[in-house]
Parts: sequence; C-alpha cells; structure tokens
Amino acid sequence: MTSAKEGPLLEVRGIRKSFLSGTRQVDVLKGIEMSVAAGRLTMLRGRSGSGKTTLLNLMGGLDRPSEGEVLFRSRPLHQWSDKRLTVVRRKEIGFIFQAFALLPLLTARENVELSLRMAGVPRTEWKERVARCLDLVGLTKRAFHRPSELSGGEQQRVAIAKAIAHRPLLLLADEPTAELDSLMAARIIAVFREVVEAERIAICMTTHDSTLWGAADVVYQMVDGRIVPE
Ligand SMILES: Nc1ncnc2c1ncn2[C@@H]1O[C@H](COP(=O)(O)OP(=O)(O)OP(=O)(O)O)[C@@H](O)[C@H]1O
Repeated sequence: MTSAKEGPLLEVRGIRKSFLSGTRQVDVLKGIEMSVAAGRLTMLRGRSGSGKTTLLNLMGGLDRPSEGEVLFRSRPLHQWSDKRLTVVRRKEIGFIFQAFALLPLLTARENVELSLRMAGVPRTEWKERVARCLDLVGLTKRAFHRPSELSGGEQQRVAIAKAIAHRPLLLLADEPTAELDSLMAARIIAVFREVVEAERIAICMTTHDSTLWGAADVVYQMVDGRIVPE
C-alpha cells in the first residue's frame, strides 16, 4: 500500500508538450498535473485527440516533455539518458499497446518468458513465474499456442501476462481494450483489477469506453490537452 509518506509512484507536474507540424507549433499538452498511486488502477479518459497517448508516452519515458517534470519514485525520469530509461523500462515499467506486442513465432509461454529474460530474471525462476502469470490471465490451457492460434482477447491477455511477468511497479496501457468486444473488454479490466490487487502493480490506462470507468480507483478526464474535473 502507498502511505502518505511514500508519496505517489509517478507524478506529472506542469507538463506541456508541443510538436512542430511543418512550421506550425501544435500544443498538445497544456499544463498537466496528475499522479499514479502504487497498487491502484488509474484511468485517463478523453476524446480522440485530447492527448492521452502523448501523456502516457511521457509517463513511460518514450518521449520527453517540452516543459514540466515526470517524477518516477520521486526521481526525474524526464531527465534520464536513453540508456537509463531502457533499463527502467525493462525492469520497472511494463507497456501494453493497442496492437498486441507478441512475437508471432513464439508460443504464449515463450512470449511471457522473453520479458523475464530481458529483465535479467534468473532462469531458475522463469517456469514458476510464467505459470503464475498465465494463470492470472486465465490462459494456462493456451500456454503452448502461438498468437495466430489465439483470439484477439486471448492475445491481449498474453500481452498482459508478458507485461507484468518481470514484476514492474507500473504498467502503462494505451487503449488496451479498443479492439475487443464489450465482454472481452470487461474481462481484461477484471484481469487488471486482479493484477493491481494480487501483484500490487500500479496500472495507468487510457480508454474512451465509459462502461469501464467504474472499475478504476481514480479517473482523470482529459479535454483538449488539459485535465478537467469529472
Ligand atoms: N509527433 C506528433 N507530431 C504532431 N502532432 C502530434 C504528434 N503526436 C501527437 N500529435 C497530435 O496531438 C494530438 C493528441 O494526440 P494523442 O494521440 O495524444 O491523442 P489521444 O487522446 O491519445 O487520441 P486517440 O484516443 O485517438 O489515441 C493529436 O491532435 C495529434 O495529431
């Protein structure tokens, strides 16, 4: 659990982000303040183009802000070198994107194993951890299937297992249910709740699906590059 003393896992302070589109400057994020608490499910809601993906990318160090700070465990992630960010992303932050990031030639269990290998987890721990993660997402019976032999929802659940296998502190998910039907979307969110509660991993996800917001511990609403009250 996060105590007040511990502070938030991730803090976004006064973030602005602008892009150059030809000669024109586009201001996408216009002063964002938000935080993600350890072991909580946080959702960013907002219309297409409101800046959710841009913000999530900054939170994971995939891009840098034009102004402001991103503090990960009270440390300035936005100032770190690419090399340091790569290490942090391999070990402490997991990602799930809309397009399922699975390697097509590997089975579900091999895909999950890969993130343990990348994070430098000792080989002796792989078998148990892979089994635990596939069990958590309800796919023990599909362990030896390749992605092409799985449904979209099943592939997304393997992607979740892969993203949490190395026990990151934070999981960032960009529209993880966008390509799924409503039943499967609800199932993915149930898996997220299980991950938050059983593994104490913080999850921050974007979604414009109003049926999912009720499952969050905290919801931030984004409108045109700003966070506005619910
Ligand atoms: N690299 C870039 N260069 C120029 N403009 C960009 C760039 N990245 C994003 N934008 C613009 O920033 C705005 C916000 O994009 P973003 O993808 O963050 O929105 P979003 O809320 O995630 O939308 P969606 O729900 O459709 O994914 C859009 O108008 C987009 O065109």
